[in-house]
Formats: sequence, C-alpha cells, structure tokens
Amino acid sequence: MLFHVTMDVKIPRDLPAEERADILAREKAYSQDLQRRGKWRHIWRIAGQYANVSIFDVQDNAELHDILSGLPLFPFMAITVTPLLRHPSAIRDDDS
Ligand SMILES: O=C(O)C[C@H]1C=CC(=O)O1
Repeated sequence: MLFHVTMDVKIPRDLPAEERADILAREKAYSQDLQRRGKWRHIWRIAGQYANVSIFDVQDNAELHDILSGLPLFPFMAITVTPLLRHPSAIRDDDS
C-alpha cells in the first residue's frame, strides 16, 4: 500500500544542542535504512519549510503507524497521511 505522508518538523528552540544533534543523526539513519529496504520510496524537502513530502510503500496501516511512530523526530512532528492507489490513467509500471 502506498501512502503520501507530510512531516512538518518543529524542534523546540530550548532543546540542548547535543540532544538535537543525536536525534537528527538517529532520524537520518532510520530514514535511510527504510529507504534502502524500499519502505520509504521517496523523500522530498518542501521548499522554504522544515518539512518533507514522502511516499511510503508498506503492508498496511499498522506497518505505517509503527514506522512513523518509531521516527526519532516523531515527538516533534505534525504528520499528515493520505492513502494512495493507482490512477487509472497512469502509464508507469512501477507506480502501484
Ligand atoms: O528533515 C526532515 O524532513 C525530517 C526527517 C525525515 C527524514 C529525516 O532524515 O529527517
């Protein structure tokens, strides 16, 4: 199942710099592992915002929930999830 996910990041300004750096390093490793495994298909920065648009390819809602709630930045993000399905006019084979 494909999901469009928007993550809007708001890290508190008073979070100690060391803690912030640790969370960001863990977030990057977590994200890149999921990308290598084909679960996190796309990640794009939204220009001018500390936010991203991502496409996830997972088994079901529960797997997506587990992945998103395991994000090291999860406590500092507003997340919006939109389920996707193949458009009947799509011509690319790898879109579903
Ligand atoms: O920077 C972000 O958009 C938030 C988050 C998502 C993946 C990652 O490495 O950081």
